[in-house]
Amino acid sequence: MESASARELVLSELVTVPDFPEPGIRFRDLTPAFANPHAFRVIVDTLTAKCGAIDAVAGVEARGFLLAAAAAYATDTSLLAIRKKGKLPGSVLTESYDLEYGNDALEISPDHAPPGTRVLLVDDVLATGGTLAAAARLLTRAEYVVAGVGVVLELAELNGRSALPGQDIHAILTL
Ligand SMILES: O=P(O)(O)OC[C@H]1O[C@H](OP(=O)(O)OP(=O)(O)O)[C@H](O)[C@@H]1O
Ligand SMILES: Nc1ncnc2[nH]cnc12
Repeated sequence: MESASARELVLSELVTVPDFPEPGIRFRDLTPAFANPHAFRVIVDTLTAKCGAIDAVAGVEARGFLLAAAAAYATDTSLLAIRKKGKLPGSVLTESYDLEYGNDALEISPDHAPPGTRVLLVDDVLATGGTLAAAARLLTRAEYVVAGVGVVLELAELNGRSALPGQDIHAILTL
C-alpha cells in the first residue's frame, strides 16, 4: 500500500483535461506534479523505493524520460532510453503497440548494458498498458530482467495490468 503522502501529492497536482489530444479522451496531465519540486522528489523516491535491487532504470519517451533520468541518478544506476521509432542510430530492437489514442513503435539499443541487467521500467501513466508491455518486451529481447514497473498514475478502467502479466507493477495513484 502506498504512503498517503505520495498518493495525496499526486492527486492534488493532477490536472484532467477533457477531449485531449482528441475527443473522448480524458487526458491526465502530471506535468504540474513534476513542476512541484517536493512532489517530484517524493514521486521519484517512491518509485525507486518500491523495487528490489536494480542495475538500471528504463524510461519510455517522452514523459517517462523525465522520471527515468531522475530515478537513475537517485539510484546511481544506468539510464536506458526506450525511444519512439526512428530516433535511435545503429542496431535497434523494435516493438509496435496500440495505446488509448493511436499506435506507435518503440525501440531500444540492445547493447548499452550486459545481459541479466535488472531494470526498473518507469513511465508516467499506465492506461491500456500497450506502451509498457512493448517496452517490457524490448527489455526482455535485449536479455535484461524487468525487476519492476513503476508508474505515477494507473487508469484502472483501461486494465493496463492485464497487458503486463507476471510483472511487479507499482502505481503511486490509481484512478
Ligand atoms: O498504457 P498506454 O495506453 O500505452 O498509454 C500510456 C502511455 O501514453 C502516454 O505516452 P504518449 O504515447 O502519449 O507519448 P508522450 O510521452 O510522448 O506524450 C504515456 O506517457 C504513456 O507512455
Ligand atoms: N488518458 C491519458 N492521460 C494521459 N496520458 C495517457 N496515456 C494514455 N492515455 C492517457
